[in-house]
Amino acid sequence: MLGFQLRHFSVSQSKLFFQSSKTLVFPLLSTLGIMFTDAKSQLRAYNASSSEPSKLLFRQLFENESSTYTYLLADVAHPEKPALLIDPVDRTVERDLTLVKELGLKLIYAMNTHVHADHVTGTGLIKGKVPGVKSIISKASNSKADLPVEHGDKIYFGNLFLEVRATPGHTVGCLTYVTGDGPNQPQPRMAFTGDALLVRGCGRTDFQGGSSHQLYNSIHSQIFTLPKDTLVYPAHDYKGFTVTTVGEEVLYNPRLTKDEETFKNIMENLNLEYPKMIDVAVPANMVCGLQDLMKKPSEASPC
Ligand SMILES: N[C@@H](CCC(=O)N[C@@H](CSS)C(=O)NCC(=O)O)C(=O)O
Repeated sequence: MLGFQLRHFSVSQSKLFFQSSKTLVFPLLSTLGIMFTDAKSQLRAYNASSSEPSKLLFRQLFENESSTYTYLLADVAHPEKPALLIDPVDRTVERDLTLVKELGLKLIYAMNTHVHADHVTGTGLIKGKVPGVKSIISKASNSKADLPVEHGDKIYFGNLFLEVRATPGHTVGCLTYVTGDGPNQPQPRMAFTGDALLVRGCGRTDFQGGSSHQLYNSIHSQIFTLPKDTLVYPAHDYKGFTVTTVGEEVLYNPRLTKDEETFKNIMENLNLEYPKMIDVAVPANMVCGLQDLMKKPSEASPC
């Protein structure tokens, strides 16, 4: 009965519903295991009210072999401490889930900025180990996920949210996730740029539908327009950096401070070797992890 009512709520109606009776509704919904039926409602499932206090817990985690950063974010002021992981790696899933457990968080999303070519995502493994976790990736990536998102979507975890920005160029479906703009959202803002913008660098553009024209424009229009103090957290670093700011990259990025023609020329002459794992990683990540590739299509989970 309640499920029937929820299916017929519009997004704005469901937000009102949560705002007016959240203290009753959250425990009741979890107890009943009510599932939200459309993706937009699911992205708002943990949204209570923007006037409620929020407190960001943030961790930057590193995976050595692929030099990948995974990010853990949670709203620890919310009674359920809803949390999400950005760009988890298969090899470090145990470490990440142990941390989630030790901190008393409720992991709700395992999300990727794009289909990675250098490592296998941890998303599929996480879904197998933590029931209820939903996977997120861009619709434009054409890969499997519970919640395919697109530019302009908002991903709520408690009273915090991430804004979805399309930043294609390294791959066709690359996204940057940016912390919300508004009351109770972290200041300065934080941008999780995946392989679009790296510290004093950027993602390569020579495979997976890459385009230096698109990457140049994505970074200038979607990242460099953020406030100068926005913290930039990339998916990789190969030089020992951990974080930068939009202001720093606008001034000092050796590739993006150039005009587009010079940028294209730089990108065409990077002469990087193909990632060692590309032939394994890309097909696996299209179905959110290696384990699903090994199953018959009829057994694979919607990841
Ligand atoms: N050597 C590594 C791959 C290194 C690499 O190509 N990194 C990518 C991001 S992962 S696809 C990249 O865009 N690098 C840009 C740069 O300027 O370094 C491996 O074999 O995995």
